[in-house]
Amino acid sequence: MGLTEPKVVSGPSGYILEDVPHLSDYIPDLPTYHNPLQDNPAYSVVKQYFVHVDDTVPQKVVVHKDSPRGTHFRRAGPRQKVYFESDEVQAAIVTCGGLCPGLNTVIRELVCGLHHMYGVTRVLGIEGGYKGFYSRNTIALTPSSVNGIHKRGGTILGTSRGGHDTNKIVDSIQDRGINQVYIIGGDGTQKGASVIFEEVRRRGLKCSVVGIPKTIDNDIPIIDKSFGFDTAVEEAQRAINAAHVEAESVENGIGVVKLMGRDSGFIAMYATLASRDVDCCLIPESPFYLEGPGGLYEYIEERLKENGHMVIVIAEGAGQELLSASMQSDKKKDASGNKVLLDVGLWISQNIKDYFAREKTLAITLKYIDPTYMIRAVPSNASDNVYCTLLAQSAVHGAMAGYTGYTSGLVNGRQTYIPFYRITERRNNVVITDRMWARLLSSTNQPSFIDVEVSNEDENGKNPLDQLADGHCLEDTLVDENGSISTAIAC
Ligand SMILES: Nc1ncnc2c1ncn2[C@@H]1O[C@H](COP(=O)(O)OP(=O)(O)OP(=O)(O)O)[C@@H](O)[C@H]1O
Ligand SMILES: O=P(O)(O)OC[C@H]1O[C@](O)(CO)[C@@H](O)[C@@H]1O
Ligand SMILES: [Mg+2]
Repeated sequence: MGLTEPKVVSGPSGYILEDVPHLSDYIPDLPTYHNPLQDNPAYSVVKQYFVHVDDTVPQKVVVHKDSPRGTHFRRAGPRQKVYFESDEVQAAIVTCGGLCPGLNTVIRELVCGLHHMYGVTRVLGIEGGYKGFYSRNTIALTPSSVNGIHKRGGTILGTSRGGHDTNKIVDSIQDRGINQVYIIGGDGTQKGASVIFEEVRRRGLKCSVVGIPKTIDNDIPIIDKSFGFDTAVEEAQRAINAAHVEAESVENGIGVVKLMGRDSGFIAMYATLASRDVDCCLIPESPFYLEGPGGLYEYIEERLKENGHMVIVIAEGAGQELLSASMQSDKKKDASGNKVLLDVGLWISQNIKDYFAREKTLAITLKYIDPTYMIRAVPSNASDNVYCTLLAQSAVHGAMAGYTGYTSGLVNGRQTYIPFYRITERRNNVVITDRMWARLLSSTNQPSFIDVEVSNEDENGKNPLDQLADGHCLEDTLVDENGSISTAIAC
């Protein structure tokens, strides 16, 4: 059996539905059941509570009068008919990859959603990420055991990188009789979920494989934003405030703050836009240089002469090419195959200090703040908690309705089911030729560094200005006119 073919349905005026797989695609004659929510007083009174079979959500909301209707995703939510009886369900939940605010909230809401909405009592927590399926114990999760966990950072299940052995994982799913598996994690995790789904399907198992996107880097495409992102941006404000206070309290003070963002600079960009105290934001997508006209040193000097202090925010993945050139280091990888980054915060701080010591143009005082792990280890804020609840409930409705091989995600403010291949095909990046980055440049007044570096290619031989030519990000540009981060921030 080959890989699952994308289920693409087209309609009039260029309408396209990129649908998700269903258990009935490969298991014939599956029985259906009355949705128990129809008897639940909380839901049965709500008119049109059940999602219409034809409800879909457009990927692109900014259109021209003659443009085709474009790609749509299946709208998430409860269906009239379900493919599982309550006492038949054996669900499992696993968290993989790095931490992110809201992981415990999603776990809690999956357990409570299954229990309270569908009467499902058997939910297993897989400990320690993917490898936990075959090397660790499981824990029984109940509404009472998960009751207060949303107030805690981290994940009560533990997490890990690496250790994705598809056969062993699916053997474990089969041996334990798991028929709904909820996999919470970032881009790597969703790729892992996709291969688990393919193997489950190849074996003909009645098991829904559901991904829930998690990443504070916000590097998962299609979705408006990842849960925990708002919390991380909010937490980053504390570090930026501290850097600003330190910098403005001394003569020629410079505060440097390093934030997470391996390949995507969204946290740094939004933290900068939110703060208004930042004079320069450096992200992986926008190469910069230090020396000479239009370079960082020149800008710092100008800013200090003008203001007497400045704050620099740098994403951990920024300037890595400059560091590796100066440090001649080996390119190390973590257990999942992600490149291990050199500490750009320390490096840039030292370089700025050395420059001013050498040039003697100004006597500076520089303070470096590295809140890296603090912004992701905190519990989720109120809006992320609500977001996590909707994501988890949508995931449960989809699995109960027999859908599988999908990531549950917010698209243009609506909960949807997105096929894995759309989630895993590329990474979401800040588009430096887009309006959001222009807004940032005009708020900080920093140099764009583009003119001189226009010919710089990254390690994949790509030029940052080619982002638009790739077409991906243009298609996904969904930021509204107010720049609200509660709406689409894909590019
Ligand atoms: N291509 C892949 N195929 C199968 N499994 C994968 C793949 N890429 C990553 N994984 C598995 O997914 C899990 C998480 O991956 P990774 O460490 O890259 O974190 P992530 O999910 O991308 O989250 P984040 O980057 O936000 O921390 C790991 O257990 C890893 O082995
Ligand atoms: O040190 P760890 O746990 O590998 O995580 C670091 C990485 O995880 C992330 O937070 C993504 O989850 C990146 O921003 C960061 O590079
Ligand atoms: Mg990742």
